[in-house]
Amino acid sequence: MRTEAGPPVTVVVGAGLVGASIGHALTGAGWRVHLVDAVPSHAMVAAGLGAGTAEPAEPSEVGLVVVAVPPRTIADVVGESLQTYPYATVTDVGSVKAGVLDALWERPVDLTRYVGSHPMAGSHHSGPVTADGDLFVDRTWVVTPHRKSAEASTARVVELVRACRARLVTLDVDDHDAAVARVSHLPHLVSVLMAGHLTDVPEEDLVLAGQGLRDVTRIAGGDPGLWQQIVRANATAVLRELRQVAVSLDRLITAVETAPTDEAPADLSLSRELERGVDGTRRIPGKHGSAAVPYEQVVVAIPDEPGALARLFGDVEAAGVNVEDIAIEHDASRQVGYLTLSVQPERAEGLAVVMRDGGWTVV
Ligand SMILES: NC(=O)c1ccc[n+]([C@@H]2O[C@H](COP(=O)([O-])OP(=O)(O)OC[C@H]3O[C@@H](n4cnc5c(N)ncnc54)[C@H](O)[C@@H]3O)[C@@H](O)[C@H]2O)c1
Ligand SMILES: O=C(O)C(=O)C[C@]1(C(=O)O)C=C[C@@H](O)C=C1
Repeated sequence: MRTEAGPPVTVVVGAGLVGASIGHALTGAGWRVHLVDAVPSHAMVAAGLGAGTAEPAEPSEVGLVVVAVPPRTIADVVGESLQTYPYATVTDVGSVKAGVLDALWERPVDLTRYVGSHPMAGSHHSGPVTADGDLFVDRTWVVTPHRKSAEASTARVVELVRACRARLVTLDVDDHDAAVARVSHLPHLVSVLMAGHLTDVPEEDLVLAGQGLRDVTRIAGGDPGLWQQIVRANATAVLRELRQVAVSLDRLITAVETAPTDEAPADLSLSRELERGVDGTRRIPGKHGSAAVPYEQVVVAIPDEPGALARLFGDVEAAGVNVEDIAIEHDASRQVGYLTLSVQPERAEGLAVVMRDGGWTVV
């Protein structure tokens, strides 16, 4: 039986993007991590990159098992892990929580040691090669204890969240699933709709694509096999959101139809729809989980020549302004790019003046 103090010996089952990222984060924090995968080369690649060891753990020493496999196999792997590792707390990182718990409830396993969880961080890539130990830093990680979870098991999963430097949120499984339908699964499907629309767009039009299109379609590049399982598992909540979007789309169509005549009633006007969009973006929490801050953007043209970016950042630093976010866009038809610097509103004008004085073109 596991008795030693300090971080628990941890087994990560599923050494893909999320599992290997957890392996890197925990190894970096000094934890002992064993990686297991149905495809042994995934565990070996993750281990080779520093996410832990691919050597098997001694089951009686294991204090925590993190199940990071595709959604449809989670309940089976959690059930097996509860049996294989008799003293371990078992958590999973699946994107949908209620179905897993329902399936486990029917099995003869010790559910006091199971506490679900879900890091709200990932990417459109998969597999161990794209893993990143900093993936969870300052990102939300939801922990979903149920009525049989032992307090010690929940505490152990909280320890995992803290070691990955994520922000803890505790929720009931159904509340979690309703929330992620709104903030993760619906956005994914809307991005898919937009990207899918591009399959009919002529290539000569696509040459004009700027950062805007890339921004709204990035997540659509995620693994369709994984997303099919996620949407299936949360279909009821996702359908509720999709139906509301269908109503909003009809309202937008009316707003655009009537925009040229300016005859739309105020509550159906295009400006009202566009304002709603701005309001929505402002509601997304900002960096470090704080309330969203409406930054102001200073856009500077950068000539496409060696050292230009370094010089520009040097001038920004000399201006003593803290840059909250940056984005770079290239103009494919001219040898120039645009750097958007997001800063606190009260610093924007001063920064623009300093940059102009330094010879930069502020757009
Ligand atoms: N991708 C994201 O952005 C993201 C974010 C948060 C949570 N999640 C959840 O994390 C889980 C893993 O997603 P991912 O993106 O890391 O996928 P991934 O495809 O990168 O990795 C999954 C790994 O699990 C392995 N695997 C499959 N079945 C297994 C089994 N029965 N036993 C052991 N290993 C098995 C695969 O070989 C693969 O290496 C999913 O449940 C997903 O819902 C994903
Ligand atoms: O950043 C991305 O690429 C993601 O889609 C990550 C994202 C999300 O919606 O935020 C996707 C699904 C996971 O369940 C958790 C995180």
